[in-house]
Amino acid sequence: MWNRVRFTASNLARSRRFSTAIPGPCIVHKRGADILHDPWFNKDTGFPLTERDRLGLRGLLPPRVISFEQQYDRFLNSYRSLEKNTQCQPENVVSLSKWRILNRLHDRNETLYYRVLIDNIEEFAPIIYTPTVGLVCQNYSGLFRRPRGMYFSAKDKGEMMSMIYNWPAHKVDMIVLTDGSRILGLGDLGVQGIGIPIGKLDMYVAAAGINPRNILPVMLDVGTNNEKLLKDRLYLGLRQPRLEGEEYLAIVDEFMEAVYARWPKAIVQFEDFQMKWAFTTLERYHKRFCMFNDDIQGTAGVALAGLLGTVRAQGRPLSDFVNQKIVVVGAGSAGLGVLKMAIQAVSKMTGCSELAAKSQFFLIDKDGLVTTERNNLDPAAAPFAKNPRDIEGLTEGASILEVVKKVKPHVLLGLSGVGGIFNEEVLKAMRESVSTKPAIFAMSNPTMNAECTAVDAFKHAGENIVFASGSPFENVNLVNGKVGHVNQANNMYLFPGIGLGTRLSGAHLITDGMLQAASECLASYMMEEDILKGILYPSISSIRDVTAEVGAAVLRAAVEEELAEGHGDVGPKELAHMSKEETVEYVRSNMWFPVYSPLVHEK
Ligand SMILES: NC(=O)C1=CN([C@@H]2O[C@H](COP(=O)(O)OP(=O)(O)OC[C@H]3O[C@@H](n4cnc5c(N)ncnc54)[C@H](O)[C@@H]3O)[C@@H](O)[C@H]2O)C=CC1
Ligand SMILES: CC(=O)C(=O)O
Ligand SMILES: [Mg+2]
Repeated sequence: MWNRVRFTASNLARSRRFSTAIPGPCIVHKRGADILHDPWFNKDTGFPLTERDRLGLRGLLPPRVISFEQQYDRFLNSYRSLEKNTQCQPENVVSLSKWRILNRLHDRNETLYYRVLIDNIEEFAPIIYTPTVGLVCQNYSGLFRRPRGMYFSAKDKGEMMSMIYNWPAHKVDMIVLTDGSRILGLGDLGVQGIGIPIGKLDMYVAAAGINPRNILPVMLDVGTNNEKLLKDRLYLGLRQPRLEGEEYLAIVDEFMEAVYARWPKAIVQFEDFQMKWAFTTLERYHKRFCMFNDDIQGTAGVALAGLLGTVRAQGRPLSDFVNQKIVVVGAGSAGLGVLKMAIQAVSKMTGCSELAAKSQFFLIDKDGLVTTERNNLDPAAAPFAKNPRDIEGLTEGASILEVVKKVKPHVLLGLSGVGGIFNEEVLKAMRESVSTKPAIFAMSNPTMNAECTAVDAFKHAGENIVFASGSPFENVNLVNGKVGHVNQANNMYLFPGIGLGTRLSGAHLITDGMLQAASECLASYMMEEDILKGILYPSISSIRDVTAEVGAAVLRAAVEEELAEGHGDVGPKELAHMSKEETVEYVRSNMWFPVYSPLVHEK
């Protein structure tokens, strides 16, 4: 099952770059300078002379026609010279400069932007996604030049049903929505959180080949409780405290109604909502609308795949997962989502109840070990609280160090948002783990919020560990020329496939079964030889291939649950008759790929 041959999407992209096949035409309703100012149609100096004549562009561009390949190389050369010229500058300054140069291309020429992104996703993901996207959100008001996506605010109550028609595209497949209340581990960033939906949707285009014309990043601005932003004269969002309770929900309800009135087939991904609203909105909408919460559900699937990988990395059968002792630090939307899915997996493997399955899991939040003795125990965390009878030698509120020393867990997994809490002492305590290959997952984002660095993990916890982080770190050089592999345990391995598979299935809901299929697919993606080296997740350069497989798994789960209604010309019966390989091929063939299409003007 684990041994099979793979191709990487970047190989495919490279071979396609020089393909001579003529793409189908694209209808444009504009002429002249309006085309040059529309990043979707713009080809910069790449417009052929005949097209310049047809579209009224003659004289609006320098005379020489530059090929797509030349434009591509020119962009990468200027990117590389920026890298060279900023070598001595602080890291944040360099990252923001890189983001700016990519963003300028995004604003000007989407075809070239997405081609550059797809071909070089491993290099550019840390710029358009975590960690740099966090920095971009923090500096959003200063960086703002042009709007991207839509903004619905508390002041728009009663207007959203008409406002949604202000969006220029007739069709929208994928929406990523945030209220900016918990941006990565950076807290409440209000309207500045729009960078997250933009970054996530860039990953949708790059990884899942969702057509960028059919994506929509959305900010629901219900105010902010961030005092610094409220006092900032340049802050671009509503300068009022966040709406709460029914007032808040009324805004989200109205937005969801408006979206589905205009685009009944759209999928809405909820992203970076503070915990109470993450759970409440998921519960409120998941049986009504085609939506999911990425932080709760996408993260859980990726973490579970990684946890199963650590079992294989120990050379043990997957069934041994039920014996793994796992300490989860962080009882927020992400941590609780992971616990829920992992416990369901144990229960499924053993046939025992979820109550019995949870005995191997330990949950820690800002007040320490969560037990039933906790005053004001959060109802969301309550199902995972330990009964003091079952934790001999530990008490309510025990620290991470105390828990690790006592439990000697196989896995220590952080989703706390607090940088460095897996300190030297905690990491050294992991040396006493009962596992032959203890695993440290420092999943919080961005980099400065990771529970520990890769270097510290290998240095203090030992060279035999398996390590994963939410944001990228370099592999670590160990003694004797060995390499400590760094995995990126990030929901980016799943959400693009969840969205794409759901869209192509035509399902109107996203079920636990579809999400579980996504996770199982990722878990089985890696080959044994890699897993034994501690490589739990595929390289980001193969993310299109991963996403095709995950998308197919989601689609097939929808078919099995009789939710698939088909997509375009492909009906539910045809989907049901596809073999597994045919489904993957079908998904792959529906991925958009950026090439310059001949433009045909129509009034
Ligand atoms: N790698 C990935 O794919 C993902 C990573 N994340 C990251 O996970 C982090 C948390 O996200 P959410 O769960 O949504 O946040 P949240 O705010 O809902 O939860 C944070 C939790 O951490 C706990 N915590 C805070 N300080 C602590 C301390 N000193 N010791 C132990 N626990 C502490 C809090 O009590 C709370 O339970 C963020 O940094 C986010 O970027 C979230 C989703 C996906
Ligand atoms: C990766 C992600 O979704 C987060 O850190 O919130
Ligand atoms: Mg998130």
